[in-house]
Amino acid sequence: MKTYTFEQVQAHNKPNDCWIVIEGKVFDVTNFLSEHPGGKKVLAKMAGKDASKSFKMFHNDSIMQRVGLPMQIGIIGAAKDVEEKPQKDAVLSADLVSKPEAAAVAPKSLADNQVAKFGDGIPYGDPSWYQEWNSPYYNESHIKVRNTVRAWVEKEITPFCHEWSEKKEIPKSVLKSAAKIGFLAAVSGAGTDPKMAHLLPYGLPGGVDPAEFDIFSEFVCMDELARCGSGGLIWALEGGLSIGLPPVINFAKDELKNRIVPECLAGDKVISLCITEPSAGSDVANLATTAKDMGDHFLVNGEKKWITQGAFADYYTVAVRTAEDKGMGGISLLLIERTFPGVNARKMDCQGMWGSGTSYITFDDVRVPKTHLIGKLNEGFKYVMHNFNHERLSIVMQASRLSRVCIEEALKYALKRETFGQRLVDHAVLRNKFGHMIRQCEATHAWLESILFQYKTLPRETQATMLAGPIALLKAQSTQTFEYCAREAAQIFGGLAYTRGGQGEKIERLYREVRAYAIPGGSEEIMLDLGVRQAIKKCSKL
Ligand code: HEM
Repeated sequence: MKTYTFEQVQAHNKPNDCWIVIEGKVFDVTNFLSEHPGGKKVLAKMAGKDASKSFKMFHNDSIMQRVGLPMQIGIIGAAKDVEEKPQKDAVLSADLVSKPEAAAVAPKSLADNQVAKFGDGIPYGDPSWYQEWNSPYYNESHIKVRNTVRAWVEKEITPFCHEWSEKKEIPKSVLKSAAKIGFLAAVSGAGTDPKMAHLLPYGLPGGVDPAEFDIFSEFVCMDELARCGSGGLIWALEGGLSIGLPPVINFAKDELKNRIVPECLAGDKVISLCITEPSAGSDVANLATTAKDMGDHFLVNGEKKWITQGAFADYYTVAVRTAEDKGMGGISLLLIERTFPGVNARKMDCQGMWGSGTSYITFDDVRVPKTHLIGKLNEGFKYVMHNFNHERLSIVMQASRLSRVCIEEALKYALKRETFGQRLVDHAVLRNKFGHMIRQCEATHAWLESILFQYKTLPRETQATMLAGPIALLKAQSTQTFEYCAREAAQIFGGLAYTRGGQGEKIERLYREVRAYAIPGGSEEIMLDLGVRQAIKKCSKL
């Protein structure tokens, strides 16, 4: 890129020839002046000057990525030429920010007290092991995964989340890019199962060997994606996949599995899980969709509601009633293809999670071949339960990072915004808000890591009984923390979090997306009750 001195930039100081400098980068904004959403004059006033401070004051990071960088024509050659001093909040200064390249010098082990800094350096804005804390859970392979996913999210996801969310549609190409970096495989349950390695079309993030890829690697992937601050985007990529595909992976016959799994992990096809019905939500055992045995096929009739990714899914993993007995006994799982006559999906209009394709699906006399039965007849309830812990952990991973996003965004803003002659962070009442957000977020994260370690190390058979209760309680903990953080961050941003887009973009959206975490996968009420009932069961054995 071309290098300019500051004096050269200063010569372009008129509305019909307008250059500005932001963080050492030179921009020609002449043709952008009349399009600038903040107004022509405000930008023209900065012609020929360093506008770093004012730019930071009015924009979020993604505007630079999406709108600013295409207008960049060069860089400033010598730092002494830059007129405006960096802000006093040095923690945000570009020089101090360790970017993904820092990972190249990352140490082999995270326990040897030389952990390299990573990220924007906002305290509590990233997990502690990114900021020089030692950790027993992570190693070099997790660093590789983290760096790959962060670079992808920063470049290809975050800058566009607002646009996609408003359109209520994520381009298909994003699914493909998620597949290509190995993200879809990582969060589908196939990534952590070395037996599935031969079905992964693009390997795993960072080129990590399947033998090394563990539940912490999956956590890092999910955590990094959630940093984009859009639940709708997350679910548009994995909301159906991470719950619809595991039954196929774990219980379907090879013929079905070998066809469906690679297609879904390649981002060529989409799969959804259809359990919830208009009258049966958390109450899975009472579902009413029927599959009548017709000899060589099943005849399926019924309705499913709030089906994530359902609007654009090609496959549905559907819980149906195959036997008369009420309750959990007569439930089976069928793989139903979108092309089967009688399948219909209608997009639902929801409070948040836009673009994730939440749908109402109807099955009217759908003929489903017997080859599409997943596992054994009438054992579907067991298969559904099999993935519940994993599903809830995935929700916790997301809610945990989304709480952190609220802290990161609010702290960045509070460091620059001044009221009554002081930065927001200099007001004790706002520091108190940060204190409460941080303590809940860090507690949730630490509990999650502790449970993930059990998930990784306990035998699979004991996991269900030992971890179901704690995971349920943790889910409620994480969503209440998320709700708290979204509210407090919105208060800190004030009007900016009341309008869509702009600096409060992530916070405004997250505030609307909280319910999508607090209700599905087991509502807070059911989770708290389950956790305590499981604990009491243990008391009765004493
Ligand atoms: C490369 C340079 C710039 C680009 C690409 C850019 C782009 C944008 C965009 C896309 C918006 C609307 C999004 C939003 O609501 O946040 C905006 C708003 C705004 N911009 Fe810029 N801008 C640039 C430079 C500047 C500079 C140097 C100033 C001030 C001197 C400025 C002042 C503003 C203001 C005051 C708003 C309205 C913010 C609000 O609604 O609260 N911009 N800009």
